Amino acid sequence: MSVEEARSEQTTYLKLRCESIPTNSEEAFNIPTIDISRSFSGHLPDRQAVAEEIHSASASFGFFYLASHGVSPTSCSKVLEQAEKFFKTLPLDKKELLHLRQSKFGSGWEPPQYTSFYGDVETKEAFNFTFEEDFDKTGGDGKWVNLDGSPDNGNMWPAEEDLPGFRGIIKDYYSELLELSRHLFRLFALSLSLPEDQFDSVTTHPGTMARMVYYPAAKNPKPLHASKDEEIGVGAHTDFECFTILLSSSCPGLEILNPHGRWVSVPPLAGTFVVNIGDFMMRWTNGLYKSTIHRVVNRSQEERYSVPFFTSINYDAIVETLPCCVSAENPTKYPPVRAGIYILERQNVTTKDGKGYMEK
Ligand SMILES: O=C(O)CCC(=O)C(=O)O
Ligand SMILES: [Fe+2]
Repeated sequence: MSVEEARSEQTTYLKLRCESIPTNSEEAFNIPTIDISRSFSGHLPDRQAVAEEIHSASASFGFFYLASHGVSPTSCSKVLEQAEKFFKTLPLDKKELLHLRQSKFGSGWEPPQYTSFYGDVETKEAFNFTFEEDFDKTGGDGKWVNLDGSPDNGNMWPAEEDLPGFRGIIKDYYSELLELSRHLFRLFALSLSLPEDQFDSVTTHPGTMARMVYYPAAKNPKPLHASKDEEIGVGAHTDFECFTILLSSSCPGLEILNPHGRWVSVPPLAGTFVVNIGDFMMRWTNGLYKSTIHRVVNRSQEERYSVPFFTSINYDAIVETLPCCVSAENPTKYPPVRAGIYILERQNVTTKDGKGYMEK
């Protein structure tokens, strides 16, 4: 597929998604907070009770706050602190050495205004990374592959003397999130009345990219619903993978499209993560779980930092509608896709020049 074709497919896809949102409902759109402490219980009904809440949030909003998730507040504050150090103290020439054009799959430093979803050139600056063997406390199965099936992770790290502890803190955070994501996969399985280990075999060497993101303070702050938003941090999009676990600093900016086609702010809630459904989960569930359109606009004079963790499955696995979500009256809406290839195609159309991350 050419870049133009892929881009037009993406635009059409998002447009259709926006148009298919019903506008006749007037119900409130306050995303729920799900406290998952009971999900760590050895008692199945406790885990099922949490899974039911996940089902209801995923089938309606596609977003929820995750409370009592077990990731330590210290890990969260340390990784945000490293993000600030990276973006604010690492000199430009050192960032250039990590420029993602040197990596086939978008790992490394992404300068501001490098990407564009849906035509908006984005103000964000990012540092992207993916799975490495020592990020997985279980040891994994040693079969990790990148998007195209090759074994190269493409990660690039600043020199230890430039940012002491940077990689180590990311490693610790990533390992904790990987553990949490496997726990959530089991709850998602229960939420669909499937065996808890349904997703275990496709999460033995999960692709899972993550990133640190910096959104500069607004130069010309506009309220939500201003007629035109020029300072788009990340343009309207859906996440490609299974579900995203988002940590952010206390500065708001995340906005989601509600059923009336209006943007609603999802401000950070201290001690929680924001979790949202991505396209793989939508495809597995034949559209039952909503991969909701969202974006980031920093409307404040504070700087925003965030660390999204794009929970995925093994990139060499196939994502195919789950049999429990199809019937004669509700045939599958989505053909099977290979996880890595699907992401590659979606990712390739997001750069400003349309050349994609793959272009050297
Ligand atoms: O930074 C955020 O708050 C969310 C970013 C996001 O939606 C993404 O990177 O996919
Ligand atoms: Fe996103």
